[in-house]
Amino acid sequence: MGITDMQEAFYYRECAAAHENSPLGLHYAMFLPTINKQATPEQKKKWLPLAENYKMIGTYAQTELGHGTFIRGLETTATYDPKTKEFILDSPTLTSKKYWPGCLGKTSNHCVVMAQLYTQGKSHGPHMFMVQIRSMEDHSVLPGIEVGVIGNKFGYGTNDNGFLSFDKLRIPRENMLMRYSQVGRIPRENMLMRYSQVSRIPRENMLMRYSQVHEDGTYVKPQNAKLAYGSMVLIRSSIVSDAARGLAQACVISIRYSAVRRQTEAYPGGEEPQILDYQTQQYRLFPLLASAYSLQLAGKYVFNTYLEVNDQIEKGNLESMPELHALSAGLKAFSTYEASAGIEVCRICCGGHGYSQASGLPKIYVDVVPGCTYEGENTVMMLQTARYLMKCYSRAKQGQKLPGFVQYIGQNLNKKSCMSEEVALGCLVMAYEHRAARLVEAAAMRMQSLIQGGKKQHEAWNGSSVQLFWAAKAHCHLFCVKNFVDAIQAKSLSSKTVTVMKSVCQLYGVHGILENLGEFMQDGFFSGEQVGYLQRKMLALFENIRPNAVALVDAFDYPDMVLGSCLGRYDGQVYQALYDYAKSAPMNQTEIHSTYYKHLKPLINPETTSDAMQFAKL
Ligand SMILES: CC/C=C\C/C=C\C/C=C\C/C=C\CCCCC(=O)SCCNC(=O)CCNC(=O)[C@H](O)C(C)(C)COP(=O)(O)OP(=O)(O)OC[C@H]1O[C@@H](n2cnc3c(N)ncnc32)[C@H](O)[C@@H]1OP(=O)(O)O
Ligand SMILES: Cc1cc2nc3c(=O)[nH]c(=O)nc-3n(C[C@H](O)[C@H](O)[C@H](O)COP(=O)(O)OP(=O)(O)OC[C@H]3O[C@@H](n4cnc5c(N)ncnc54)[C@H](O)[C@@H]3O)c2cc1C
Repeated sequence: MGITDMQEAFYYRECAAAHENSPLGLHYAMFLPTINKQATPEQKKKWLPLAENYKMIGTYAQTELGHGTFIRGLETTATYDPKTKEFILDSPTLTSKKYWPGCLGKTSNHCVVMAQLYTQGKSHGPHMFMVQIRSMEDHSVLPGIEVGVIGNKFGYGTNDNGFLSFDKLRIPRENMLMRYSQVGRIPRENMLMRYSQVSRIPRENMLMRYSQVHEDGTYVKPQNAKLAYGSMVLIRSSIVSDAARGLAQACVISIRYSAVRRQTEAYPGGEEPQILDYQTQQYRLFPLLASAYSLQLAGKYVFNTYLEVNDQIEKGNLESMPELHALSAGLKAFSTYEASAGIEVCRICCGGHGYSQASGLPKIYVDVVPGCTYEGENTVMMLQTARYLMKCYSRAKQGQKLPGFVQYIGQNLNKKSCMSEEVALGCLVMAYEHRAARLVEAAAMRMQSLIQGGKKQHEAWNGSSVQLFWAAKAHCHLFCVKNFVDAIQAKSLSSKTVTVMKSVCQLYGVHGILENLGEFMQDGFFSGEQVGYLQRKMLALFENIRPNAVALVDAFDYPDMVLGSCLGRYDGQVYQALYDYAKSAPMNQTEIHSTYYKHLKPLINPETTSDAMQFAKL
């Protein structure tokens, strides 16, 4: 294709086969990026041409039967043998078998494997290794390897998620993935000096950057062990836009359909209105439309932040790693939760036709919803963000200045909302900042009281984790609202566009408060009167957005081919499309289905069962 931008390439492939989940998905999304980000220049020189030209087709094999979340608990081992200068990969237990990696069962002939590194009798934690699993000549499985598919899943039918295990498989030492120094272009001798305190080894064998194993098995630990988690941070930063895309497409389908569908006379003898004119339909769909816009903006922000921070990491500056981890983990969870729930509401809003594959909605749902699980189970990811917020809170209490998006933490909470009938965007942001700051403080206070009451750190953590989850969710929600407001206020949009988009942004903020009212009212921040302002504003915004609703979904500019929906067609010819879809169903290619003779005829006409038996023998 010649497209160099990863996300653009991903979207181009999505256009060609929307939500089909390509059997090469992991090759593009994780195998290639892992080589690019975690391999040395010599390894890249060796592997990239093969991988980019589909000689090597790979996946990212990390999760095991017994462990997915807890990477440090993975059981696959890679033990260094200094005599042969090889790693011995082994799956010592049933639960150590790799299980779930996409494109693993039948497609890939290589994979990058996360395994516990052992050298000189010591464990050094999870590291990545390049492993060939099938012949590049005839695709046969190589000795010492068991591989296959895991069977039917909730969705992802076109992806051969698989299992994989090793029986003391030997791979060359050069197959441990490690990138050369991240300190930029320092002279080679400095690079050697920087890492090799034990012995100088030829540069081509120097396994630099994050960590290395010398020929004698000496291990040099990385600058930060989590650098090996880099591919996951990349995908988490990409999933936000992916979730936004799924929700936006579901909004296009359901809102266009709601403009075509007419149902129930508005008054005796009256015309049946468009269902989009029902306030309840607007209440369910318009906030999702606003959320789709908000998540698209959030997705752009987090991916750009990933690119900036990753550029710094390449230069050896790891300072922003914690903030990127907290942002990408939290937004990945927040966006996939919001998109999955929203796509399901869009489906339900389309009535019976929403339940048909012809609507395109089930396919979008089963493609987006696993994003709540893969690349870091959402609750676990939110708790990772909460871990960062707790650190920020204690720094704020020590009077330290906080970076970027967490400056609201530790603010004075003895204030009331400025909300008026107008519902200014600034008052909305202030409300979300207050809610998040209050929940962060409440979680920190809970932790503190449990520890003061004698609980150990891990007991206090678990005993506060619900409040920690609430705090992280509120932090992500604040991010999305403020990022949306900043975009509206910063954009040099035409006055008409600003007016329309300001209503959409206001609705996102207002609806979020009304749907989480307890968290906003618990400390009296809002008065009952101010809640009334918000409720009236929400209903007014529905009326305000209604005339532009179809234009707002058209603006996403998804072609019919990508939507794959009879309900969301640009030309609105829904019923003809549904009928044509039904007529084309395989079961309609014969008037009487073959199962009639074997199963129905003996019931309906038992006297002619012999005919049925004859047919059954056909
Ligand atoms: C560009 C691509 C283009 C398009 C793609 C678009 C969209 C994507 C669409 C589809 C997706 C395609 C394929 C996806 C298929 C799915 C693939 C997978 O699922 S791969 C497997 C994923 N598995 C996971 O994500 C496992 C989750 N678990 C973890 O990450 C870790 O175990 C943990 C939960 C973070 C815990 O780690 P650990 O126990 O080691 O660390 P601690 O909790 O003790 O914390 C210690 C310390 O480390 C910091 N930290 C943790 N992780 C990171 C990190 N990644 N980066 C930076 N720092 C990290 C943590 O904050 C702590 O810091 P401290 O508080 O001590 O300062
Ligand atoms: C469609 C799909 C594709 C996938 N593709 C890949 C792939 O290509 N490569 C790969 O390596 N993996 C892949 N995976 C696996 C995926 O990464 C894991 O399923 C995911 O990391 C979750 O881990 P788990 O399944 O072990 O769940 P668990 O961690 O067992 O989660 C189960 C429950 O336990 C809770 N829990 C776990 N730990 C904690 C904690 N510390 N605190 C609080 N609660 C906790 C979770 O919140 C969750 O509710 C894929 C999974 C799916 C569904």
